[in-house]
Amino acid sequence: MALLISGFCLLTVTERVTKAKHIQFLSGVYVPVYWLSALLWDFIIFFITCCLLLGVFKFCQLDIYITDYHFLDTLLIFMLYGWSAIPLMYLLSFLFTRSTSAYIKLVLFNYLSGIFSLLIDATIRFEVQHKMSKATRDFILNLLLLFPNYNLAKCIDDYFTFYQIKKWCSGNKPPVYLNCSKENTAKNVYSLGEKMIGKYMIIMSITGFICLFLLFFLDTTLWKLRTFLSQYVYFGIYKTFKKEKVSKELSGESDDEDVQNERQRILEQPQELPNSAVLIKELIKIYFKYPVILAVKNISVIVQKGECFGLLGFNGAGKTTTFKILTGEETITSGDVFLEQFSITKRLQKVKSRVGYCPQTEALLEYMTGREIMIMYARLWGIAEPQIQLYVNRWLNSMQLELHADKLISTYSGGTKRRLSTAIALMGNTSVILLDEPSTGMDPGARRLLWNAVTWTRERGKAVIITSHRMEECDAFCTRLAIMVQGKFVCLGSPQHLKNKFGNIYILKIKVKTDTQEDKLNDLKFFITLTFPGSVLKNENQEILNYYIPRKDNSWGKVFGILEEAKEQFNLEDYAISQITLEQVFLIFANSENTEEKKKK
Ligand SMILES: Nc1ncnc2c1ncn2[C@@H]1O[C@H](COP(=O)(O)OP(=O)(O)OP(=O)(O)O)[C@@H](O)[C@H]1O
Repeated sequence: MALLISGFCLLTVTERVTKAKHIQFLSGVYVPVYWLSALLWDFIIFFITCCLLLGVFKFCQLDIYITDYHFLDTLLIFMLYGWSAIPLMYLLSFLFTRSTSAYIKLVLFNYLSGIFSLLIDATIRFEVQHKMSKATRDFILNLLLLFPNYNLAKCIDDYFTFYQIKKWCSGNKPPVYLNCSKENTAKNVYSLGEKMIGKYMIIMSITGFICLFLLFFLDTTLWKLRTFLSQYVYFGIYKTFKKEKVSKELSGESDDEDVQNERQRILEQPQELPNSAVLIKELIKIYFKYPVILAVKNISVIVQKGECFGLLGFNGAGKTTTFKILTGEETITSGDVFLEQFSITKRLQKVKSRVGYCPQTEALLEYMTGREIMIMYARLWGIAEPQIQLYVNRWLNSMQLELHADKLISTYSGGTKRRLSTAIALMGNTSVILLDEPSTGMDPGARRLLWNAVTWTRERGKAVIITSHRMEECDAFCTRLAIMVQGKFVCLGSPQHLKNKFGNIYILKIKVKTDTQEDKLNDLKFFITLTFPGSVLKNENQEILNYYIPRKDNSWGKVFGILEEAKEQFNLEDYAISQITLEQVFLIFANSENTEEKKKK
């Protein structure tokens, strides 16, 4: 029983840790539906196993549990045990982050709690009965009722004893030490008296309800409780003791004009901005651990319908935390987020059902095939049954997953899993799509498919928010983007706007002919430095020189003209002048972040 019952924690741990459970909640699954459907399925498995066990009882001639319809009683005992123990396993599974260690530890828990509770029971009843007060004895015995394994063992034991006594008493020569009075043998085994099983069965029934209630509580009300604690208790204390840090780092003021304008626009307007899909208003997220981490430092932004918003930043900038808040996985410390005018702090369920989410790690159920999981999500999104095949095929096709559709997900490569996760995020009937580094591990072909799918989704009026470390990707399909540094937005605008704003330099690439003498090369370098004051030689390799040239006082025409003349003079094979790339804008902030870090140290 310990081996069987502990096995029911395996899926719940895996689905919670991989976030598959979270994605199911986002796809519209209600918390009670999730747990009750899991319980129903596990209960069916448990029922079948118990029927087999009854077969074993029969084979081993344990007739008391089988004959005269007693197998129904035995089955009822087993079922009540399943009703109490399976939800308890679900509840305990929250303590673990790995399914295998959860299984091993819960097997030990079930095994030992069964054995030791019986030993304690026997010791108290027979050995030390007279050495302790009745109140203490009752207290310990009542405490043992918390363990379903103890209740099961007691039911099985007392049931056997009751009918064995009945059997002996109805025989010709009952043993003299037995109390075979009518009063004793005519009792109902389900009554609440001593040596009867009624009490244990009632406790098992109640345990099941309590565990289910706690499960629903953990997945619903606990979030509200954590939000309350975070917003009013921890943050309140933090503000009292770190006034200066809060006013300096969490004020939301920005040196950047665009970031400041966006914030001002949001603060001045009513919450219900008509066309906005996502409205992030003065969002602060602090992880109250040791040391305290200010992950998101008062950011405000609006993402409109039909917009693809890129959230860029270095590792640890706070992008994933922002996504987790948008999907209701993490609580808000201060501020609010509105999805289609529904506040996440007040209407979490409404918000959740509007988000398609591709998390940073794969939230896939690996024991299913790609097609099966997509059919499952299509059903969860409420696609009509006759259209499901067509719908799923279309999304499989959009990410070119047809070849892998009928293979187990556990056999997929990293890039294929990523494609499947993205397809799942995009396929729902949502208004906001959050893609956390969707192209990680994808080959160039798959990346192009992703871009097409995202563009198509955006054009259908959905808002897409994407994080990526690939600048060319964001440049290609983000309508607007923000760069996040240490939890704050440092710039905001369309890719072109940012390149214009921060690109006060040209990139000049010069390739000299292979037979160019050293002296000639030095002359060229001297010429560039003299002609374009403030130019910087960024790097030089294999006859290629890379320069940053200030835009001030240097128009495109002027630079081209000078280089055309220099081509002959300095034996140049070729040259190219380009505008700064998004990646270089990003690196400007990387340098400023490093400088700030050094200053702090
Ligand atoms: N559960 C957590 N508990 C404590 N700190 C956390 C937790 N999750 C994230 N952090 C911290 O919050 C900060 C922001 O992390 P986050 O994962 O949001 O960054 P990111 O921008 O998504 O980084 P990456 O590009 O590496 O994914 C980091 O300093 C991180 O250490």
